[in-house]
Amino acid sequence: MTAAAEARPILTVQGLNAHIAGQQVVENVSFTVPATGITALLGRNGVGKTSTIKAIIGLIDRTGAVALDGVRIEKEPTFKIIRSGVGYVPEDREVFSKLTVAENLRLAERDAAPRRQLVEELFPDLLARSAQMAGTLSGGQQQMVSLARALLNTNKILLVDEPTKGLAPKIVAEVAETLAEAAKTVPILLVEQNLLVVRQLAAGAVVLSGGRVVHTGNALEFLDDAELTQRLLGVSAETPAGTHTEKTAAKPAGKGATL
Ligand SMILES: Nc1ncnc2c1ncn2[C@@H]1O[C@H](COP(=O)(O)OP(=O)(O)OP(=O)(O)O)[C@@H](O)[C@H]1O
Repeated sequence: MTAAAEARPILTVQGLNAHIAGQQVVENVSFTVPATGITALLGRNGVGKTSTIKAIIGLIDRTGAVALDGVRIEKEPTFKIIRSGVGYVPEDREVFSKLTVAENLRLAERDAAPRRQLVEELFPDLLARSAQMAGTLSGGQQQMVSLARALLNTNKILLVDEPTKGLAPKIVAEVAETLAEAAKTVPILLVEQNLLVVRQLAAGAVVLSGGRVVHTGNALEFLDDAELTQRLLGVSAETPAGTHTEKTAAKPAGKGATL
């Protein structure tokens, strides 16, 4: 890949607006997602993170421009956006509960040569549970099914919405580890409330408040700014011993911008 191709964002969102039930939930949102690594989409509860993801793929009506790898997609229906290489891992996992793990995965296969080997390597537990009904899996296992479905196909980007929500700490760590592995093969826009996970994974951060972008920049620099995280997220990010040596995120790349 040339330096120019590397520098080009894989996703560009420009002036995105969306309304739900008469309320503007996404307001003139603009940001870019680089073609490598994990970019975190952050903000307090109800600020419009999920709505932004849904607006990007057309699950809710929106105006504005969205470009995937330089190609405008905002006029396309959701199924075409997904087919063009946007993997979506929704907040509520949405597995087919009455189908087996294997059937859930088979239904998700879109490519002529789905990446079954990658999925088997990343999710050995799912392989062992291939005959189990997905509805009887634990929350963490269902999350793995949801991630595995998106990873079966070759995507240009994954949109992953709160993958660690409601999971026990050990399972949160497993999901984070899986996301780190997945990010070696595909860039990820990650909605995540667990700031330790963000610290571990994310290179860049986009912060929303009241449906608007209020900060963009390097994720670690943002998390290290206690005053800023307190103001924009209502919490100060914890910094456990060792985090800085364990992190897989990229090095800081320039100053962030806060509104
Ligand atoms: N179906 C809906 N009907 C009415 N209001 C909705 C609906 N879906 C979302 N909203 C509202 O839109 C706003 C943005 O919600 P959204 O789910 O995008 O926020 P979020 O940042 O993802 O929140 P959380 O972190 O709690 O998941 C909130 O005020 C929410 O109450």
